[in-house]
Amino acid sequence: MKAGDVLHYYQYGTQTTNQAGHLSIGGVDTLELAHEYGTPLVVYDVALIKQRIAEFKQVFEAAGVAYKVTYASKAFTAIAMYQLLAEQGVGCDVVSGGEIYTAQQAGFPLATASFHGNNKSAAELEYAVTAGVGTIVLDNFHEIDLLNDILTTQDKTIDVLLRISPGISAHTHEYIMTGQEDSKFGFDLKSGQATTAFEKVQALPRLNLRGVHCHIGSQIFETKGFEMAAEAMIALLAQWQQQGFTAQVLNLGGGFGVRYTAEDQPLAPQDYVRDIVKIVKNQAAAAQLPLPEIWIEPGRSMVAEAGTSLYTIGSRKDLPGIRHYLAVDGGMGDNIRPALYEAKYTAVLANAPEAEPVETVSIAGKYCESGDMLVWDLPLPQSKPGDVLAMFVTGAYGYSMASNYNRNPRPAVVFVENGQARLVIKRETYADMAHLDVNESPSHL
Ligand SMILES: Cc1ncc(COP(=O)(O)O)c(C=O)c1O
Ligand SMILES: N[C@@H](CCCC[NH3+])C(=O)O
Repeated sequence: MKAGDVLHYYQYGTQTTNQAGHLSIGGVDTLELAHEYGTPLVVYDVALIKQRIAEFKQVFEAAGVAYKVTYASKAFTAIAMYQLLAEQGVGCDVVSGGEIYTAQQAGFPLATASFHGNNKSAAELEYAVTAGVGTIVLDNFHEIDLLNDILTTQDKTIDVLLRISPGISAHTHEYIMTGQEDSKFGFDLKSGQATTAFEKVQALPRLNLRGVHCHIGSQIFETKGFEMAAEAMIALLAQWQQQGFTAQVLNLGGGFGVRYTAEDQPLAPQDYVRDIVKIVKNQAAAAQLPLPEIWIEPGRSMVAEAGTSLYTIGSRKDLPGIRHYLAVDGGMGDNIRPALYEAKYTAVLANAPEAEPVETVSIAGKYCESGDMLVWDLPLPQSKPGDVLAMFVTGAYGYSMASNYNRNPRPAVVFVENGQARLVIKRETYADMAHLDVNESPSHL
């Protein structure tokens, strides 16, 4: 990236430069946040999350179709996040007992949640049924039997969707594609697994089949993939209608791309949805199918741009003619995406977000891996140890994929809105990290 290519930060939500010349988010000075809560710190712009939710809903409302917006918890979750979702009237998708537990602790209405996963355990399914999760998205034959046994024992019924793998290769990183034929997720369409699953579920009265789900991948920039997926799903539902089944729900997943750097050219989040609604309406009409409820499951597009990570700059290594490394107090432990997907980000100095860059530096993390780099070739003004670096668009799959590698604590997380900051996840302590260790000193020590 060249100096002129730096994305201007105020393109995201409430970010602005305040009177002190510092980066402010949600009306709160980021230097004050770093001072009060320490770094690394993940800051969420709550107004931007609310705006995204409102935009998604508005598209459906304007189209006059039945819908459900469910947030993919895996992008970022915490008790406060589930509470925000509940307050904003959106559902969620959960993929583990841990996510169900957190939602439950938050008082989230689990009836609006869908449970996903390619290998849900019997214990997790039992927990979901007992806790009142509304919909189970069935992924494989093994799970159909497990769930049916649990429902029989508890004498219950539950709504289910069938996750279909539509055989579509979305244009994104290979590791985050999910809809292609060779995928671990869902019932394969081409080989007929989907219809075999449909027939099996129809024969089990405790499983109330409401429709189908598919998710073609993540960080997708065009609507063609969604169009192909919708076409495949409608064709399947039309076939099942011949067998006497009318689908009530068509869940087309998430995957709407966001702009991490100037290289990314996504649509506006609501434009993906507008296209999806149009496509589904047209195709359902063409197939003479009653229009099912359209469900979407955005994760990244709901929270990525709302998140900014603050780091403190520490050491520097200059290799003349090769590279200038600037190291910060976080890295792959709080954001694995650059190391895992070669994901690109941009950043500014929080104390001088609009200052002209004077050099190109590479931002290194503090973990014992050469691949622990956060940003390569970032144009930056002159900085010094102790300065705060603000890295943008870290709200999705950053904290949620965080680890304790090297026994570094995971960062704290704050929500900011209307000039107020609220701690929503405490910084992990050394003791937190050691508390699961069994400390039985052997007698010979
Ligand atoms: C089943 C399912 N739904 C929704 C999502 C959310 O995707 P994204 O964060 O790209 O919107 C994912 C993750 O890719 C997923 O696997
Ligand atoms: N974790 C991935 C996306 C995978 C989404 C889960 N299906 C990312 O950071 O981009």
